[in-house]
Amino acid sequence: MRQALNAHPQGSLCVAYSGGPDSTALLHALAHMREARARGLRAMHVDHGLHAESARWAAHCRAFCAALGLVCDVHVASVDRSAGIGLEAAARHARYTIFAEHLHANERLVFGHHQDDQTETVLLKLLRGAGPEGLGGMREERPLGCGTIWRPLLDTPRQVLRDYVTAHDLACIHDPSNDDRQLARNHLRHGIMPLLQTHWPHAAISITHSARLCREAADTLQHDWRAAYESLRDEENNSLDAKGWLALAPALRDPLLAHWLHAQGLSAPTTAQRKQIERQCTAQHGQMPCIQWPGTEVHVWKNRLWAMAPRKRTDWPAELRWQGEPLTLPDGGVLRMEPATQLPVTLSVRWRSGGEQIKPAGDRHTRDLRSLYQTAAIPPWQRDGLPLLYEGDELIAVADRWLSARAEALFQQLGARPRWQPAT
Ligand SMILES: Nc1ncnc2c1ncn2[C@@H]1O[C@H](COP(=O)(O)OP(=O)(O)OP(=O)(O)O)[C@@H](O)[C@H]1O
Repeated sequence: MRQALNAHPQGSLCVAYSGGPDSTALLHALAHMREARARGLRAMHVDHGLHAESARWAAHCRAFCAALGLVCDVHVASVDRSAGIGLEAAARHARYTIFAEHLHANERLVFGHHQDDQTETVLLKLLRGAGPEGLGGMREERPLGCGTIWRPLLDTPRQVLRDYVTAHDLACIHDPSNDDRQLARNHLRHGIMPLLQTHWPHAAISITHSARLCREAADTLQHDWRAAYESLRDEENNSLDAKGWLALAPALRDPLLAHWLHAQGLSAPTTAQRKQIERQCTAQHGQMPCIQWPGTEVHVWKNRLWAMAPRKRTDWPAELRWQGEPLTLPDGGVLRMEPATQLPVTLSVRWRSGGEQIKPAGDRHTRDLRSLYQTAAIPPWQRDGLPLLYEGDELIAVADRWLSARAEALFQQLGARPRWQPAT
């Protein structure tokens, strides 16, 4: 373990310290290495506040560090339980957000992930149909915030760390969620891995070796998909050429998509969702549903891929009353009169629910909103957010784009017109 911890001599160190046995062994070993202390060593603990004991755990971490003469910074995370990604993933997301915010410049955040964690990660990825990047498992190093994540123990078996804890009689936290067999990782750890290792005693070594090869393959492929990314992406609106993307080999297509989404702060799709996107790229015209998963939606529109965070419509009010004042709409768009003026009537602002029609001034026909939107090439994800202006039960204007004869007369008389600024 000492040798692994000596590998990267630059930068001060901050141990990601959960208080569990692995990060306890890591922290203790580093605290007893003169070289590590000379570089600067501290610990950071994230209190997720999810467990009745979590404040006591944080206190334990502080006390353990104090006994070693180290500072332990404790940060309380706010875990978004409504994100729809599961509690474990939401806690992980909150934890890494905190790490990124609080890591110092050029500091190395050292994790206690070991060979058995890596094996589990790779097997879980395999079971989800991952490609070379995913099958490569955790990377030993990657940038985070203004520092670097460092996992020096990926080739160290768990048992070495547990033996270290026992030999030094170190006090550790036992997190009961690690015993919950309902969680896939725990089932793998406690049920499948022991079985696998009775037949293949070197399974962890072989699997982590394969993972290393996959990481190298993924690095080689990265050169190609990055070049493709530059040529397929429209820098201005961040969309991707759908046909060009689909024509790529899957080994380039998948990481390119994941990178494109990640760069926009969005989450990656499962294999099934990615296949849906591929099908959508070749689908003929028509009303195509978007592909959605927690935190992200992808549209195929005008031969391009577009991605965004979903807008929650469920909590929108049925209507808003409007008399011309600047009105912030539930999706963040704004409706106002230009120049600013008060309307002589109160209009109600609603959103489409399907089947609406309007007869635009100067048009001989009544039009369906659906066909108006299609002809005017309004992006599908903006359509639900277009404010519809009603006088009583009569639809007199669609945002600032289509006005009925009644609306034209009303606004002409005022010398002002509505202006709609879509949400960004
Ligand atoms: N709440 C936390 N605060 C700081 N670091 C954490 C926290 N949870 C996990 N980590 C870091 O991530 C690594 C892996 O996390 P994982 O959830 O697999 O481990 P754990 O069961 O919490 O504890 P350990 O790995 O320390 O025995 C830990 O070794 C530790 O470095």
